[in-house]
Amino acid sequence: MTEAPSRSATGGWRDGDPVGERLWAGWDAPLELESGRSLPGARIAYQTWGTPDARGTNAVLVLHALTGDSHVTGPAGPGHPSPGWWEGLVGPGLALDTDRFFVVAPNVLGGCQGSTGPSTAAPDGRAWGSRFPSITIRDTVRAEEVLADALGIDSWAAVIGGSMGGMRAMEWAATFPERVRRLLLLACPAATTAWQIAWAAPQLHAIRADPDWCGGDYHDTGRFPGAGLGVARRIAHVTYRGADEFDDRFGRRPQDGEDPGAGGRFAVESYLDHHARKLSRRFDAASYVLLTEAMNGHDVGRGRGGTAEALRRMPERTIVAGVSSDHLYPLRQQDEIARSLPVPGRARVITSPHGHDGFLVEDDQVCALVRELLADQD
Ligand SMILES: CC(=O)SCCNC(=O)CCNC(=O)[C@H](O)C(C)(C)COP(=O)(O)OP(=O)(O)OC[C@H]1O[C@@H](n2cnc3c(N)ncnc32)[C@H](O)[C@@H]1OP(=O)(O)O
Ligand SMILES: N[C@@H](CCO)C(=O)O
Repeated sequence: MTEAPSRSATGGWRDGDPVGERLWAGWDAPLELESGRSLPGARIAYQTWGTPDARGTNAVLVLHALTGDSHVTGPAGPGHPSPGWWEGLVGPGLALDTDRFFVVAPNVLGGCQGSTGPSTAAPDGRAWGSRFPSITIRDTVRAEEVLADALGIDSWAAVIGGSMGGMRAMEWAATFPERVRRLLLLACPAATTAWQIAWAAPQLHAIRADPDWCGGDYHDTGRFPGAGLGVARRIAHVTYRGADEFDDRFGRRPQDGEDPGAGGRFAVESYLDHHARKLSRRFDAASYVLLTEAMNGHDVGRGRGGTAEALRRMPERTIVAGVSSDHLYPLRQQDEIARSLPVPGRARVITSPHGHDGFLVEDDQVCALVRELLADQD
């Protein structure tokens, strides 16, 4: 544990050792990637809550979405500038009851909150930047396998994730069926669709078109493509929320003190500006590009005889849920997943006006799903 990650002058994460509650597991051997390339000196930052039992059977793996991190719960502090992204879920007596379960949350490989990614230092001391190899969702799971081994966890009592975290959870169960006893998949597809890739395309273009992108090698220059990342976040955030929600919440209202007819903004534009600014302060643009491309490549059926065949490897105790107003990962995709699971009748709906982000916002409904998942004893 050393000093907190530092920020470049223009924002964005730089390399730094994990701090605060964050721990890390690294390994000496290079991490072999699906591409055939390897990553030397990789490490995974993670946080834990609760205590492992003597038999090593009570561990639950929680996997975050695209811009999330290992800080599932707890106040903001050194190393994690925001409060936890699933407050109310993890703790004594809560759905992920830390009197019963040992909860583990890693920061994804390629991320920027402690795990090795484009903003961390390569063996030559310079940031990886554009030299960071492409990764797949399967690579991120392979990295987390090493973490599980380091923690002495033979099998997870449950693996839980939403969006990109759901893709990772699905890959965990498909790659290591014997190591996942229960599974909760939230707001994710079996394979990323043309619609989802299409929404990602202008985001990737916006970041790469920013002059401060520098071909992906801005990290050691003091520059940061915050404008491009901000445009990407604006586009993404619209896909993450509900159309009716925006109309109800903002209507055609001008932002306070501004006149949209005279160069000012509508309130909804100001709201998107706010989220753009916030992400550019806390997230690395190259991680955003790398992980977006990994999500584009997600297909649990690749090399496994198709998605239906792969989904038959999921544990019997799998629950899959979508958000009623999600227009990015619509409910029919979770229904498709449910139809191929080994046990039928495991599809659930999170009822919410908040769109895809409903899996982050509707805590009570997510808690109910987690309780249902964990209700039975091993
Ligand atoms: C929370 C974190 O960042 S932790 C890191 C991990 N994060 C994640 O995994 C997800 C990243 N975050 C998100 O996706 C979203 O922020 C969510 C889903 C967590 C939050 O959703 P909600 O609680 O519904 O928040 P919502 O979208 O309404 O945004 C509220 C913010 O908009 C601001 N806002 C609302 N209206 C306006 C407006 N007209 N102009 C400017 N700002 C506005 C609010 O002041 C508030 O600011 P704050 O977040 O800085 O306090
Ligand atoms: N708002 C979430 C949604 C992605 O699924 C995030 O930023 O990670």
